[in-house]
This record gives sequence, C-alpha cells and structure tokens, in this order.
Amino acid sequence: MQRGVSLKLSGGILFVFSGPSGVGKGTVLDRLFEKYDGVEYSISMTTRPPRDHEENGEDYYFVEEDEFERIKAEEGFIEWAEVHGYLYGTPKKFVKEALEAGKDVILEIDIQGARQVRKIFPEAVFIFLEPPSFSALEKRLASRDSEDNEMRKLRLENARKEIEEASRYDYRVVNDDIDETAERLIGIFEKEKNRR
Ligand SMILES: Nc1nc2c(ncn2[C@@H]2O[C@H](COP(=O)(O)OP(=O)(O)O)[C@@H](O)[C@H]2O)c(=O)[nH]1
Ligand SMILES: Nc1ncnc2c1ncn2[C@@H]1O[C@H](COP(=O)(O)OP(=O)(O)O)[C@@H](O)[C@H]1O
Repeated sequence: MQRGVSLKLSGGILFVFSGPSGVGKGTVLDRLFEKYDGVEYSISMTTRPPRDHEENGEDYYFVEEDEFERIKAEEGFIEWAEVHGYLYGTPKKFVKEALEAGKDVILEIDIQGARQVRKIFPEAVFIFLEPPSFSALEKRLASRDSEDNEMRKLRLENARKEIEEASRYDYRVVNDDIDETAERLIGIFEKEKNRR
C-alpha cells in the first residue's frame, strides 16, 4: 500500500468490485456500461501482457515492470498488489479527480487491493461477484481460453482463497445471467447514491 494517500471522499462514492478470475467481472461491466453511465471506471495499470482483444488505455494500461515500479515509488497508486504472478495497481490521479468532482467511481480490483482500500476508504462500498458454482467458474475460465493450463490452475487455486473473502464485502452478487447481474449492480449503485 502507498503511504501518504489522502483522498477527500466528500464528493463521489467509491465502489470496489472483486471476484475470482473467470467469474465474469469484465463481461458484466461491459454489459452494464452499454446502458449505464452513473459510475466512472478506473483503468488499472498492469505488468500482465495484453490478451488478444485487449486495448492499452481501455482495458488496462499495460506497462513493463520498471515503469510500474517507478510509479509505485512516486506513490502514484492508491493500492497495488501482485496477483497471479503480475503487478496490478490503481492510478491515484484519475480516482482522486473524479471523486473530488463528485463522480462515483468503480475499481475492479482483487481482494488484496480491496483490503488496502478498506483501510484508507472505510466509506467505500464493496461488492463481490460470485460464480453459481465452482464448476461453473472452471468452465467459464476454460471457455475464455486466454490462459495456458498452468496459469488456469493457478487462477483456480487463487479463486478458492478469493471466494473465502466474500463475506467481508457489503454485497455478494451471484453472476448467473449476465443481464440480471448488470441490473443488480445498477440497483446497488442507485441504492447507495440515494442513501448519501
Ligand atoms: N489490487 C489490484 N487488483 C487488480 C487491479 N486491476 C485488476 N486487478 C485484479 O487482478 C486480477 C487479475 O485480473 P486479470 O488479469 O484481468 O484477470 P481476470 O480476473 O482473469 O480477468 C483480478 O482479480 C482483477 O480484479 C488493480 O488495479 N489492483
Ligand atoms: N453470467 C455468465 N454466464 C455464462 N458465462 C459467462 C457469464 N459471465 C461471463 N461469462 C463468460 O465467462 C468467461 C470469463 O468472463 P470474464 O468477464 O473474462 O471474467 P473475469 O473478468 O471475471 O475474469 C468469458 O468467456 C465470459 O464470456
């Protein structure tokens, strides 16, 4: 975690969205953003190589490890973590400016990042996306066909630990039907906006 992070939360709401690899986080958010613009998506930085369809500056900022380390040293991340063997971090500037402008922001980050955010933004809203079953998760990850066997195995091992953390989240949403899940997320965003 970065020291000296001080962000004003008087403006927008910070949503934290986590879930195991292959549960459908990206798919559900893509579907949601087709019809909803009530939250801003924070684009993370990563040292993971891009998948075929992924665009730099859209899905992630893809960087080499030395660049990531440089930004880390400059305290440019709200949080960062090593996940499945690569580094991932949330750039501070975008989130800070959006929240200060009164916009609501969603971070799609892993459980380690969520723990860090919980310490510095206890007011954030934490949402965990769960698979209907572990075998459904295995099938989804296999069907995505974006990792080799070894990487898929690592992601599934990590998934068990990630799912154990779900009870620490404010909301747990099972991703059965993509459209229904997107609607449930919009429902959560709107409910939280109305409360503040
Ligand atoms: N801590 C942290 N985790 C992130 C960040 N961006 C993405 N992640 C998480 O890193 C994990 C791997 O992401 P990715 O490589 O896109 O794989 P996927 O989950 O299989 O789609 C997921 O749990 C993401 O939520 C970030 O900025 N910080
Ligand atoms: N509700 C769902 N039902 C069936 N398949 C799904 C569902 N949501 C996502 N998928 C599929 O599961 C795979 C993993 O989804 P993805 O969005 O890449 O997951 P994540 O971002 O959580 O790693 C993709 O092939 C996607 O099409």
